Amino acid sequence: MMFHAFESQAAAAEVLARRVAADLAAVIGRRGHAVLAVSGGRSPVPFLQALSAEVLDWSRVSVTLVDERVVAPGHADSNAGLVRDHLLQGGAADATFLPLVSTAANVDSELAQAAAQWQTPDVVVLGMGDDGHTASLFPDAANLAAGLDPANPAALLAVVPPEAPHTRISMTLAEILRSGKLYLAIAGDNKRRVLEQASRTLSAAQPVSHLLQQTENPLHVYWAA
Ligand SMILES: O=C(O)[C@H](O)[C@@H](O)[C@H](O)[C@H](O)COP(=O)(O)O
Repeated sequence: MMFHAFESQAAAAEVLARRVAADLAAVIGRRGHAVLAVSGGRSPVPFLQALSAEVLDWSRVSVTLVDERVVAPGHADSNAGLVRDHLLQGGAADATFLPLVSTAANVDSELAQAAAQWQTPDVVVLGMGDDGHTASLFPDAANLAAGLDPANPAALLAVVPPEAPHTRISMTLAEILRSGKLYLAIAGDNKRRVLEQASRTLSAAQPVSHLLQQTENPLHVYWAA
């Protein structure tokens, strides 16, 4: 794990956006098309805005989500709404968005549909909750073992978080590790403490520990004070 510290969320967002845009440009140069997966929640807004301002051939980029709440697209908690409002603006509006949820009527059919159109991302930007979840791999979720199984062939799974609202569709840890470049963007002293603990102790009580302690795909942590 490589740790990068910044004085402010704005500074971290700028540097991470430049890094991610460079990664995407390199993949486009090699393969003609790149896939980016971003997280939802509250923290990613400055990063998404900074990324949307990056000069890139966005028509060659597909954007998807690390995880999504199973809610109708117009719902205030929809991560798709966050991406549409803050990333798919200006030049970045030329990107193709691949949502994980369409109508939210039925979780199983949403999962099947999302899995059918899924493309393994070239760049993944993760977040982390104060409870040590990453993506929607929540502590105490009934199927957490499948979510954390590094040999799970499935890219996505449905998760019912014991405490947080909404059923989710989430990337599995296995698919995160099969992806290209990995970033974890977090802010504040509390998340730094959670990160430090999870870096020391491997535990299902802090699912992010499995991401931090793996050696398969190097993880870059961007932390802002
Ligand atoms: O949809 C989600 O809930 C996220 O993708 C989730 O995994 C997020 O990254 C963390 O919960 C941190 O969320 P905050 O940025 O709101 O603290």
